[in-house]
This record gives sequence, C-alpha cells and structure tokens, in this order.
Amino acid sequence: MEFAEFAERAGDIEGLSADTDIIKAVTDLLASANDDLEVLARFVQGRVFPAWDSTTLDIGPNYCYAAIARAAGQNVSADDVENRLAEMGDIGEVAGSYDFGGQQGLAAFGAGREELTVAEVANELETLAGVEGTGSQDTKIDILFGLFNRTSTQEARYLARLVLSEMRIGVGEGTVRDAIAGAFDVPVEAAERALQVSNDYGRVARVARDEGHSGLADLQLEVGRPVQAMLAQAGTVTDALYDWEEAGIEWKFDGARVQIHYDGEEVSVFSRNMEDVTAALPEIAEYTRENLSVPAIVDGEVVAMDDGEPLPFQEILRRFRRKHDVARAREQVAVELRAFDCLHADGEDLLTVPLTERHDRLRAILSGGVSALTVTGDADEIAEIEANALDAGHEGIMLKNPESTYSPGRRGKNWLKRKPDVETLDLVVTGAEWGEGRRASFLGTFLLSARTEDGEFETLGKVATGITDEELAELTELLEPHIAAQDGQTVDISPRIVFEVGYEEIQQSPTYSSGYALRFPRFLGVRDDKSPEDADSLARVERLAESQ
Ligand SMILES: Nc1ncnc2c1ncn2[C@@H]1O[C@H](COP(=O)(O)OP(=O)(O)OP(=O)(O)O)[C@@H](O)[C@H]1O
Repeated sequence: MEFAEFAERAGDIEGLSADTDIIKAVTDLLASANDDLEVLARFVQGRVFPAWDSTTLDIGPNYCYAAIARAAGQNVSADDVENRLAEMGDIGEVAGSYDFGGQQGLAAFGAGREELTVAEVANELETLAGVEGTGSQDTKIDILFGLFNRTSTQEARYLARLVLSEMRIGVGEGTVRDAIAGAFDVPVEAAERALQVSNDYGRVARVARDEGHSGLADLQLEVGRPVQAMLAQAGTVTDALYDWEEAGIEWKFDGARVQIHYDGEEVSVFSRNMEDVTAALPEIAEYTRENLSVPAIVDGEVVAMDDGEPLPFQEILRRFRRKHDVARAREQVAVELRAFDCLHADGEDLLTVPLTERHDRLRAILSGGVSALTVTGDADEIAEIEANALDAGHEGIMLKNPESTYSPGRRGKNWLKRKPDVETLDLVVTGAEWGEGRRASFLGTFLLSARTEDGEFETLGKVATGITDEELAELTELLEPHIAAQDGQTVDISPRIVFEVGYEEIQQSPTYSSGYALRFPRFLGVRDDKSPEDADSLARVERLAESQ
C-alpha cells in the first residue's frame, strides 16, 4: 500500500467519533492490507515495532524537528518548527503545515514524486532504530529527512505522529483486536487470547487472515518474547473472602516486577514495561540459570536486601537503569529474586491453569527464591501474614483467587493488593518550569497529569518538593529530550515519564484541567518501570477524592 493511502485512511479515522465507525474503518484497512498487514496493524495504533519487542526509534523530538526543518527548506530552523508546535500543539499539524522540499523541487521539473510505500516507511524506520554509535543522531536525522522530503502534507502529518509515538487517531488495542476479528471472521475471544500470548498485533492479524481460528488457537507463548504482566487492584481481606471463601496470600514484596525467560541455556529478564534488562541484572540471570531445572517463563519481583530489610524501591530501579559499570552497581546494591508465578514450564503453557497449580509447578522447577503462598479462609491468619510482611519491611500483602488463571495485562479482580500505608499516585509529567538562580539550568517544577480513558492527559498539580539537587540534574537529563515546546520558563513535555508522588489530600479545583488538585504533592521517585499508559487514571483520582 502506498503511504499516502494509509495517511488518507488515518485522516478519515481521525474524523470519526463513534467506536463502531472506527472499528469498521480499521476493519476495512486490515482487510485491504495485503502484504502490509503486519505493519498496518501496528502503524494504525502508532506503533512501529511489536509490543514484545523493546526496540525503539530512540529519537527525541528535537531530532524530529531538525529533520522536518531540513525538509521544509533553508529558511526553516528546528526552533521555527518548535515555535509552530507551541502555537499548534500537534506535531502532525506542524509537519503538515510546511511545503517540503521534495514536493516543490520535483514539481518544478514537472516530475511526479516517487510515491512512498508503507513497506518503505517501515524499512526505513527499522534501519533508523538500528543505527548506533558516534554520529548516530545525525544519521537518524538524515533518514528521517529522507522520508519527510518525500511526503505530501497528509503523509507528513501521520509520519511525524508515528515517529514521535503520538498517533492519537482514537485507535486503541481493543479497536485493532475487534477489527482483526471482523476483517478475518474469527471470534474476538480467539483474537484476544492470541494477542495475550504473542503480544504482537501484526502477527495475530496475519495468522487470523492466513490460518483462521485454528491458527490463532495454535499460537503459544514463546520463551524469549515477554508478555504483559497480570496486574492487581486495591482490595480488602473482606472482599477477597466474600468472593472466593479462601484466598491465596503472599507478601507484597517491596521491589520491582520482572518476567524471566529461560530457554534451557540463555536467560532474558524483562521489566514491567517489557524492556530487556538482562544486562543490568546479571545476578538474576545467573541465579535463574543455575536454579531453574527446565525452560520456563517466571513472574516475580526483584528486591534488594540490606541487613534483612528491603532497600527502597528507587534503589532497585536505579539498578534496572544502569547501563555501564554494572559490576560496581551490583556490589553496592545486590538484588534477589522473589518468584511468585509461572506462565510456562518445560514446553507447556500454564496461563489457563489455576494459580495454586502454577505455584506448585514453580516450586517444583525453581529451587529457592519462590514466594510462600498460603491458601486460607481465616482472617486472623491473614492478619498475621500481613503483620509479618510489614515487620520484614515489605509493603503489605497480595490476596489472590486460588482458582484464577493468569490474564496478561489485566488489572482484574483476581489479584488484590492491600497496602496499609497512605496511597501514592503514579502521574505523568506533561510540563515543567526551569529553575531560577543556582538552579537555572535545571527543570525545577513539574506539571503532573492523570490518564483519561481516551488516552489523553489532564493536569492535577505541580510538584517541586522532595527533590534534591542531584535528583534535579537527573530529572532534567531524563525529561529534556521530551520537551515539546517552550515559552519563557515554562515547557510542555510529551507524556513519557511517570513520577510517583505522595500528597495530603485531593481537592476539587478549577486550577487544573482535571478539575482536581493535589494538596502538598511531594516527589517520591521516577517510575521508570511504568509507561504513561500504566499511570494512574483520572477515574482512580476521582475515586480516591470521593473516599477521603
Ligand atoms: N507476591 C506478589 N504477587 C504479585 N505481585 C507482587 C507480589 N509482590 C510484589 N508485587 C508487586 O505488586 C504489584 C501489584 O500491584 P499492581 O499490579 O497494581 O502494580 P503496580 O501498579 O506496579 O503497583 P504498586 O505501585 O502498588 O507496586 C506487581 O506489579 C508487583 O510488582
């Protein structure tokens, strides 16, 4: 398919508001995709790579502005692009507002433009992602420039949004799942299951088309390809015992989530974001290689113990981020595994096997480092386990339905978390202000937003307290590449980074776009194991505000 046609259809989809119309348009797109099916199933969601693949384009907005500026001609600078963005608020609109060099140049010679195809865009972006080493950013700008230079207004609009992961045409994962089912006449549940195990929309679309329902049913977990983690809701012991009579109780370890894949020789460790963190956590890889008896996919928490007490969560995340000098980091903060689930063992997928059996299986294949799971209906016994967990410095307990299957990516009712401490919120940074005086070169005040159901972000406060000078420098380094626009001291930041914040109270307030404001917000840390889609929702903020 020509990229122009994709852009045309993306434009049509963006103009639709009813979910059914959007699903119908995506269904038509997939049904007519031919060889580009895999790519289109991703592009329409604004994804370049499959969800299991942690490859990124690794190109900050500034480089994208530079490529757009170059394609727009000599009189346009990256700053001009950024200024237009500040006015227009959408990189797609900005890219579409220029006449790119290629269009005019070729038109002047009366020649037609060589049409970009969807496959070419996918290939070029793959090449761009693979560029490494010195001068890599220049090469990336060259590749992007080459693409923009060949785009029409409409193509430029969607190329820019694709590159910056800001497609925003109202197509979410559920839409593509329903469209796959509609386009290739397979049950939605079969598409859903296949997506859970493969984590790859392109592949599921292709299998649905070429091999139908039975092909989807044959898709299995693959060791080495991460799947989304099963998630928990906040809940109480009363809820758990009322619903299930007996609950599986474990400590809620104060650490960071990992998914470990062992193929019998090599181990890969993935974070909650499905990023490959194997190199950063060599002791986890060594431990599982030595202690797992069969190929497996294991779910668990990484903790760092110091004198019998877990070190703060942020120290552990620092280990996850570490790229250089890992050996030294390991000496300073050694991490350990607390495994609590098993998704696959020795060639067999266990997603539909009940929790207690999965846990038995885990204990059978991993010698040591497995959580203790107590199945009980006795509230006193649960209270005792909770007291022990808190005494040991952990966060509280998890209450799990003993019969439940493993549902990847679901924040369902089968896992409940009970944390007696005050609630915190995980919010997305969408703006900031440069500091003053001694702190002028650092971003100092951070604007926080909650996620809405439509994937937008609504502001609810600013945090400036609880941050050391050293942290300010780190946060500036982390956020600067995501600055989307600047106006004096104030910057807009693309929603990429999640902060964990504490607060005293949530108030109704007209000051922020969410209609709420946090009283006394304080910075607790960066949740770089979470992406903006995992941040707290406005609905949760509303619930918390009501329950105060
Ligand atoms: N025994 C356990 N079973 C499951 N999850 C556990 C366990 N111990 C610790 N955890 C952690 O608790 C989290 C469960 O809460 P949830 O699914 O809401 O994730 P979260 O948003 O990261 O929550 P939180 O910020 O409370 O850790 C898991 O993601 C995991 O990291």
